[in-house]
Amino acid sequence: MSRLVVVSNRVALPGSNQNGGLAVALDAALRDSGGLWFGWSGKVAREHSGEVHEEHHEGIDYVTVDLSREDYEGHYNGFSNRTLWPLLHFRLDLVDYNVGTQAAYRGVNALFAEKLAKRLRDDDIVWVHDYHLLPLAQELRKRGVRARIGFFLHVPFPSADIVAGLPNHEQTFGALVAYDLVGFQTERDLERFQDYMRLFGGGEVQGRGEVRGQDGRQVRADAFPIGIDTAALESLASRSGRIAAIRRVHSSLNGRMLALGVDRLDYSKGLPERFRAFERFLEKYTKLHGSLTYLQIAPVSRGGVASYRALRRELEQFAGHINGGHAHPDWTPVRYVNRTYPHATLTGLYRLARIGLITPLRDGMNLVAKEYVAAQDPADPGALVLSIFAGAARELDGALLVNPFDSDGVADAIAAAAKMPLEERRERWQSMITRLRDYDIHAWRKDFLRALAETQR
Ligand SMILES: O=P(O)(O)OC[C@H]1O[C@H](O[C@H]2O[C@H](CO)[C@@H](O)[C@H](O)[C@H]2O)[C@H](O)[C@@H](O)[C@@H]1O
Ligand SMILES: O=c1ccn([C@@H]2O[C@H](COP(=O)(O)OP(=O)(O)O)[C@@H](O)[C@H]2O)c(=O)[nH]1
Repeated sequence: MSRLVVVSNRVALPGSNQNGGLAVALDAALRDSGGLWFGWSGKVAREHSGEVHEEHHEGIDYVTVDLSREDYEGHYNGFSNRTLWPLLHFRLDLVDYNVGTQAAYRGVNALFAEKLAKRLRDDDIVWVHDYHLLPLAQELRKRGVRARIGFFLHVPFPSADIVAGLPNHEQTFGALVAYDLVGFQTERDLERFQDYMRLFGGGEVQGRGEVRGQDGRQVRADAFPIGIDTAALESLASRSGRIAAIRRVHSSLNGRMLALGVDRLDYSKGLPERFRAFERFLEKYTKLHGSLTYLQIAPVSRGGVASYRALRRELEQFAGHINGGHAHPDWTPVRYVNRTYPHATLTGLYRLARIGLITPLRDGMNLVAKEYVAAQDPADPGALVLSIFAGAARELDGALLVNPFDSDGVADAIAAAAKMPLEERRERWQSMITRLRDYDIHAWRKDFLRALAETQR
């Protein structure tokens, strides 16, 4: 049987506490099959990039590489998170392009390829993840790697004209044709990729998911919406009432309903817009005052990038402003927390929450939305308020779908969720949990790897 080799910038090393969807999902996928996980060690070395660390744990070999301060700044904080991340989330206004960081990005991809190529066998199945590693297959092929290589993009693929706004976009996005299979979260992402290849990438679209690159190389493309480990989360959530921290939160609510948001502190998650909508809810629905508390969990993310630091300052002020305007001595409408929690605690919080409030401006998938549904008590499930711009909105048809830019619409949806009768909550939840049970993280992995194995060579 072929060995699975997963490559991603972020690796969930044994014992580490991860709060990004990619690491959480790949950890679940690799636990199933075993294999090799290759990527950045998370360490910034004093001098040079390239020191390799190896460890083995429960059937998985972890091989990770240190990056120098310069490469960490140029590759991760720079081209990946100041250029590609905003571009891929439709935020051309925030794109900070720089030839130096682009060179660092290319250099780190070449370094990863150099370290990985010598560990690969021809019958390995290599699965590369996300925007940090778009040109990795091209670099591996240059080094003679003949194994099948697939790529999965966890974030959205934006409209073609946005991608074309990036200087030298062909170098980065044209490199995708070196893969055998390219996977996207949704059908819309696939369509936009095809548009880009046809209009600006010098490619030809020969049918749905059949793209020929400028150099004549053929690549398959398809949509594979990422799932969660539904059964494991359902079971974790059903036991969460015993956790002391969850019992404390429960009693602190004093019988009030809980609305919950859980998001990395990232501008793509629409947090200021969500705070504004919650303020609108307080202004419009005064009769509901005192009956609902909004808890926002927002672990700090990418603090090396200025726009993330500015967002943190803005939210601190905003939370204070809302509470200053609406709190009573015995009720604080917003609780704002910057810590990271393990899944055992999060599932307990999801289950306590009558409302899941998830309103990103753009999101590849949003696993939190799926986790919220999986964690509900089937006898008394909560209601999900979800942005139409999250990839998860395609599957979670029982949610109250909202436009996150429309603060009145979101405020109305919060009120509707708070008042929703039990029967309606059950009906909506049933259709969502059925989908999450049918197409979970294991089905996603099998689906992608089957499609990769079937690619023509
Ligand atoms: O590694 P970080 O810079 O700390 O960021 C965390 C991860 O954020 C992004 O996650 C995406 O993947 C999720 C799973 O497919 C998806 O649900 C979500 O919509 C995406 O935003 C990023 O794409 C990962 O590379 C990061 O590791
Ligand atoms: O305190 C936290 C906050 C988030 N997460 C996890 O981080 C992931 C976030 O994934 P999502 O797709 O929602 O967004 P991303 O952060 O990847 O953009 C989910 O599995 C969350 O359960 C976590 O474990 N602890």
